[in-house]
Amino acid sequence: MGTWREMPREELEKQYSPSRWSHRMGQDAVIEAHVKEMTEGTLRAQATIQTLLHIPYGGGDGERLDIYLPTDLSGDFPLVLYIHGGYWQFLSKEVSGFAALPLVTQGVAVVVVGYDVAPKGHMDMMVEQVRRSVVFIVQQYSQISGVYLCGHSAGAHLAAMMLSTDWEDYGVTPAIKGAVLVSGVYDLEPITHTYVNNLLRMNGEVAQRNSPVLCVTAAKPAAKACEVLVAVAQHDSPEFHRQSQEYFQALRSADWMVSFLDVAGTDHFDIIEKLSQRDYILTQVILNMISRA
Ligand SMILES: N[C@@H](CC(=O)c1ccccc1NC=O)C(=O)O
Repeated sequence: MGTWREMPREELEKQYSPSRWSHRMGQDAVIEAHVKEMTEGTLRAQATIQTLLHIPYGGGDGERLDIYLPTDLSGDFPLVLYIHGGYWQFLSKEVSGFAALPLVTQGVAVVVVGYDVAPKGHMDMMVEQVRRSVVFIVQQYSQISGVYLCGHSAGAHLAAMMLSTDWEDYGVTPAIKGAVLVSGVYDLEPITHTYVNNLLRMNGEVAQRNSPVLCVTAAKPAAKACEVLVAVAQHDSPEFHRQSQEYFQALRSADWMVSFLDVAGTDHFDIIEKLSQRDYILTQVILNMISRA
């Protein structure tokens, strides 16, 4: 197969339609099941965990986050910041707390960040909002022993943008010690040639400055201690595999501590849904990253 530039639009749109690659269900069913699974998992988490919901990190309506707290807050604790997916136009923090339980029970605080999806939000704004949420939590909680980013799909893109943020511009030095990037998009240009851009309305310039693969910076000393995992689902499309591979290579060339995982037996949706399970490989990866740091 040639590169994405040589694909007819129809093929390119298929490559960027994750629901068309699931081996479990049809297109509409897999999305419906995804939303149901995440919603139920979030409700389960909220029923059992002590939470602080809808905390503003900025002045905008959409600039709020949910905090899932471990029971013992007497000492320092690690914090996982979860960034939801949905092609920068679907989903919300309200259905994105499903991963909290197995982490919180191990003493990890989980923050689920909300951001303004399109059409209200545009790409620069979403990236900026997530940055401000990071600034807010590190200023708010002095007991954080390390920040671990976890993002899915569009959320993995936003998490990756955090890795190339110069925090000096924000007056903080967040101790970002790990990042788990799941089924992400790291080069936005192909997206601008598909239906995904109907609501996003990115031009080439916006896509370029918000493409993590184009703004990988040589790892600074602090970042050398930051472990990154680029994970992709076995049943993600070839273009999603290429995106993950190329971003992984770019990080490695820039001296980041990065590994790559093709998660067997998963598709674009259950690769993240399973984070509600303690014995799932990605749950274990996050907990191992935290215990090694
Ligand atoms: N057209 C997209 C839709 C999609 O990606 C999506 C839709 C609803 C909720 C989440 C989605 N994607 C990933 O998180 C697809 O083919 O899957």
